Amino acid sequence: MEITEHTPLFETKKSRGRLIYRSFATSLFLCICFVWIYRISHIKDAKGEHGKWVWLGMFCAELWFGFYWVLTQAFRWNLVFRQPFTNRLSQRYEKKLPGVDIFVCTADPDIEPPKMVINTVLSVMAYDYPTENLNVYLSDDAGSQITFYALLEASNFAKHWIPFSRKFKVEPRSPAAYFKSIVSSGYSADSDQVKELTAIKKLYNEMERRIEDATKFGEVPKEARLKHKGFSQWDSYSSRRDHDTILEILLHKKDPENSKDVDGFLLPTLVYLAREKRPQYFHNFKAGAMNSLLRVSSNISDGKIILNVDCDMYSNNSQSVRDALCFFMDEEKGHKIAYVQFPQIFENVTKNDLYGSGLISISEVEFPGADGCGGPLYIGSGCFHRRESLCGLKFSDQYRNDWNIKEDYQFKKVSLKELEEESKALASCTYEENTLWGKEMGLRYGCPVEDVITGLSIQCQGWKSVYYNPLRKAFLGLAPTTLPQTLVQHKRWSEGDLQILISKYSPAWYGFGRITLALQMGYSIYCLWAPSSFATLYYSIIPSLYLLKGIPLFPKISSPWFIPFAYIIVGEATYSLLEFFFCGGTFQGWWNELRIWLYKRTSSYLFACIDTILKLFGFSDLTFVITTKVTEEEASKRHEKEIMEFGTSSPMLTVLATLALLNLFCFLSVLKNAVLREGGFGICETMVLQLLLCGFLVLINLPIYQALFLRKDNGRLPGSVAIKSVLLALFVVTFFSFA
Ligand SMILES: O=c1ccn([C@@H]2O[C@H](COP(=O)(O)OP(=O)(O)O[C@H]3O[C@H](CO)[C@@H](O)[C@H](O)[C@H]3O)[C@@H](O)[C@H]2O)c(=O)[nH]1
Ligand SMILES: [Mn+2]
Repeated sequence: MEITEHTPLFETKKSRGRLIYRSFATSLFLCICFVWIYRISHIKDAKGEHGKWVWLGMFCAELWFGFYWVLTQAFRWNLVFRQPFTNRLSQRYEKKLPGVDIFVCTADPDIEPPKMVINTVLSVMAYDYPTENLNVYLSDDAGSQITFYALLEASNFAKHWIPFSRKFKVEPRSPAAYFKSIVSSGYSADSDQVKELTAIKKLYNEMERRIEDATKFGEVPKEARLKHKGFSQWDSYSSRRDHDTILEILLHKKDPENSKDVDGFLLPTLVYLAREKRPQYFHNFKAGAMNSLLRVSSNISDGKIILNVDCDMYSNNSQSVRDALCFFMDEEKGHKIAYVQFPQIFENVTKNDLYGSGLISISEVEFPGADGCGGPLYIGSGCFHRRESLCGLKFSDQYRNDWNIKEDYQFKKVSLKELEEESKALASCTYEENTLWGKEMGLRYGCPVEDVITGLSIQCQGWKSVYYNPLRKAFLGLAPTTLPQTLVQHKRWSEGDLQILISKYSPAWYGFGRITLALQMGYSIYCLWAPSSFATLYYSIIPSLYLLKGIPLFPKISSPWFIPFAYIIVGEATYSLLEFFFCGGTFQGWWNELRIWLYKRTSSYLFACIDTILKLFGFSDLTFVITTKVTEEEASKRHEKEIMEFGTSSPMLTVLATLALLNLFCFLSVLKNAVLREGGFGICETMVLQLLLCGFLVLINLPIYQALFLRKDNGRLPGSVAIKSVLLALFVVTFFSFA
């Protein structure tokens, strides 16, 4: 190996204030121990046979919370922040930059509109990167002609858009987002640019119109269909779940006439792929799509670096490819890095983030923390991979970067047509039979969070990963905008993560000795999301019911045991509020986050647990509910006003409403007793913590009471949920009062 004296291509900084944080965490841990001691030592005081069980339940819940809190410390102990130096990269490697293959995934033209999809495609085609090294693939799991048509339109528009964005250094490079941003920023510039801007905007609007019309009528214009040979591939198409591989290379250097922009420069390669689907073959959702893309792209462009984005996550920063390469190409550390994950930022999150979909404490705190102990999780969209590690190569100390293109590949002399035919075979249903695809190669199958389990197995093979959160956000996507959608998404995630825990790749045992203990603990934070529903449910039901009965479950205000409880409550609340502010959140946002924390645990996670158990016994199949990326107008107005959207009836919402009402009934009846009975307020001395807990639960559930009884709009909770939950809550409360 030659000795290089290069300055590094990236640096890593540690966060400040870690000593303060660590002392605080230690003090909090001491108090947690005191709470445990209190429970064990007071179990004998619990009244009656029942009382002992309830007390034991409290102990278990607190044991869980404490244990879980310890796990969360793994990702808060040692935060690191990365800084790449793209200048150095271009100085040293501008002429030797590796090929980058970008995969965009879409799966349903109804909830992922083709117009949005092609904006994402255009944004990644327009990266500030040598176009001959840039290859973009769109995987369409719906095999939709409209999406294909939209991509065809985009390939033509790119001939104008890419030179335009290069010339004026446009940001962001998604046309729709760019046009929107200049409207809001009151754009003014030299007249040259204004003229060209007007022209390109007109072109865009016309294209958008054609795509929207095609989408609306569900049909591609006849002229377009006759003009392009690609459409004939739909002749044998029978349904979304039953068709041949459809593959079309729309732009490629082998067809230079058609693949140059208006300035005469080569455009990035652009490929449309709808892998073969047959009802009798399971298609493994996004993981299956990604693996087909991996094979097809290896035959067409064989980029050494892979980027995957979801169809809603357009590139917001034209430098991201170069940023990512600084990590991979660093002479000293680069060869150890398998993937570089960027945060997933959501454009449609409102100021106070009603559904906590910004996930800001994950992206601002936990992931830098993960990076400090071996590398972040792979969470799908916005991740750059080294092709070799994604395809199963194990890390070894001898491994070195080699960005040269394989010789046999370079001299491949097939026609474009032959290249298409060859590649189609790689996307067939049977290709993976008796291979290691989905097991040790490519994305791993059998788990609804294919990305996390894949990242874990890559890390277990000795690779490192990097988390990079640039100031100008790299990718912007769409978060769910209603409560039911949010809950369903979190059910998929928590269920997937729980399945990882019990899978072959469990961070608990498979990870042992392969990744650091801190990383094992960190993975467990997410893998244990689902099971934490039980402790939360217990804590949000039992203390309130016992409050109703007048039986204390916590120490009195005058008891010294009260202190650790108070310290934990005040300390944790203050800390989480500060952390939230540090991440750029608001006070109201923190309160909303608390609410969604509770809702996820008492509904999504509960159902995820139930489903996982059912799956274990073979009663339920693997599913993937795709998140809608369109919102109807009324609902979207309410979203902007931050009014919680319920709208449908579902078992999850019934559970939430029942819990909310149960606490309301308990709280009201205790209040009534306090007012009516003499010395009723004594309860404040003996049961203050229970009263506070119940009061907190009532306060945080205000949007549910409104949605049940006060609202008239379509976003309220349907009457059927209201009836069911009132009856259920009344039943529990009455039954309990007399039991
Ligand atoms: O059969 C399928 C199902 C989904 N997708 C695509 O997968 C992506 C993610 O789907 P989405 O419904 O948006 O899920 P999210 O929960 O928003 O996605 C997050 O979580 C997923 C794992 O659950 C990751 O794969 C994503 O990258 C990550 O953004 C979308 O582009 C879909 O088009 C497919 O290609 N084929
Ligand atoms: Mn999504």
